[in-house]
Amino acid sequence: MTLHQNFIAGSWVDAGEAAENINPSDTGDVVGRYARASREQAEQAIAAARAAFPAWSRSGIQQRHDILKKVSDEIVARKDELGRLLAREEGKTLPEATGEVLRAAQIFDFFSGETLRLSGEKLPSTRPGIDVELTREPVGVIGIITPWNFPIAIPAWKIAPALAYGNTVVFKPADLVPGSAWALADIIVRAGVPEGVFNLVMGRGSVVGDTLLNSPGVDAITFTGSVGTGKKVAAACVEHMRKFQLEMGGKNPLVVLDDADLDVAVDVAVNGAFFSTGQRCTASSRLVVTEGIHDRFVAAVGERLKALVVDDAVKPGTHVGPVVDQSQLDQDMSYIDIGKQEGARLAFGGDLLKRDTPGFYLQPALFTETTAGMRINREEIFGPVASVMRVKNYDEALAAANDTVFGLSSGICTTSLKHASHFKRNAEAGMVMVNLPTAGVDYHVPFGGRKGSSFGPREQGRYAAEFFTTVKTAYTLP
Ligand SMILES: NC(=O)C1=CN([C@@H]2O[C@H](COP(=O)(O)OP(=O)(O)OC[C@H]3O[C@@H](n4cnc5c(N)ncnc54)[C@H](OP(=O)(O)O)[C@@H]3O)[C@@H](O)[C@H]2O)C=CC1
Ligand SMILES: O=C(O)CCC(=O)C(=O)O
Repeated sequence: MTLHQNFIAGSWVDAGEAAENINPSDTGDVVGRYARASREQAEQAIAAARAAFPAWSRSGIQQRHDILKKVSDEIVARKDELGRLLAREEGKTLPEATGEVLRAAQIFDFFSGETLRLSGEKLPSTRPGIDVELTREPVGVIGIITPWNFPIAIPAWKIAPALAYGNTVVFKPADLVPGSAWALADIIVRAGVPEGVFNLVMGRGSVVGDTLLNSPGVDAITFTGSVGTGKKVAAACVEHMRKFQLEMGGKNPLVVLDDADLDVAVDVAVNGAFFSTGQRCTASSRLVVTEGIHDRFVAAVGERLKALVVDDAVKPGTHVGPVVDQSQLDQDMSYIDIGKQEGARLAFGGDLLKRDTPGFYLQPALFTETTAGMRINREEIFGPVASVMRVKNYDEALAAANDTVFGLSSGICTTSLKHASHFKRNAEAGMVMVNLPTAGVDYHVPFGGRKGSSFGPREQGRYAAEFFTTVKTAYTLP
């Protein structure tokens, strides 16, 4: 089987080690073989990115625009093939995977446009006769570390702005899903990035990731992944006095009020909690439901869950694909046990399922009669497991929604303008959804959270400039 190589300093290079990329819908299906970079190779990539930075940071905006646009166009042209690759390696369904691929294309398209909209400010000085100018400059070498659950969209929303604003890149994708990352890298390379501007270093977090964290050659790190790794990134970046941006976990609440449209609430809850196998940091893992609608809501969600088809990610008609791997499945099963031991009622699902192919199939699980202190309501599970918490009224619901160390996304289903408006103002989250799932966001507006979910400037949209550029204030006495 062909070895997919790393791309360092303008060349595709082998590595001593390689890993097999396994399809979670069919563990007999090897998606491909992918190189695992050594520490030395990661250092070479960083050195190449440093060497390329001066010229790239001064490159013309037309050149950057054209490269990013070309990347977007090729992704669109190959959306079906790339969607299939993503579904095979990560396990989200084909429509979800193709949607993610298109989103990556839209992100590259958006940032190709942003290269033409770079602007500064000219201001009067408090001292007569002096001009003050504010300009944005690229930061330097950006280390990009990404998780497995969005194998092309998250890399896209970090790589596209990094390149658009004139930075050079060392990209380390998740070891579990290198396929989409490699395909994206191949497209970027063929779009014509100059040598050293973009480097792909697939490999282990403990090797490649750790090298990025500890190398003085990296000027900034943008990271998405678990809280535990995020803390390591933060500590290393403080040590090196460099810029960093963290997107981490969530324990996102969806509040359902008595006055909600029941059909809307059920759609929103099932989509937010279980689609993409619940493997989204924006997943609605806590369903906070007022008592007047509670029983009808639970019954209707149960009916909807019965109708969900859990099967091979690429099979037509599948609603929920497999869990990504054995270790995540073990984690999901262990939380299902914890929930039972804590006294929650497993109202639906939670069983391992057998399908035509050997895969990590888990029936979506719904707990009811849960309380705020239970671990299943406090810790991120990152699988198709959600819990319902019964509350008396809106005030209790809001308090329960905010009772978490996380603050990524928060949702409410209601027909009351008063409650919707109050919730939008008072939810302690970076993103608030009214009658919409907590997951599934636009690509042209800021993405990110508060509290333990995120650190640093927002990602995506024009706000990406806050992280990927640094402001210079220039004073001139003409
Ligand atoms: N807020 C957000 O936007 C999102 C948050 N997440 C969160 O990510 C988690 C799941 O992703 P997962 O990939 O398991 O998270 P991890 O934190 O384990 O991994 C994320 C990335 O960090 C790398 N890494 C691991 N250890 C180190 C290290 N010591 N130094 C540097 N890099 C390292 C990983 O490499 P390797 O591949 O070798 O493990 C991977 O590329 C969930 O908790 C989820 O909530 C996920 C998506 C979005
Ligand atoms: O909600 C989304 O569309 C994607 C957000 C994300 O990165 C995640 O949920 O892991």
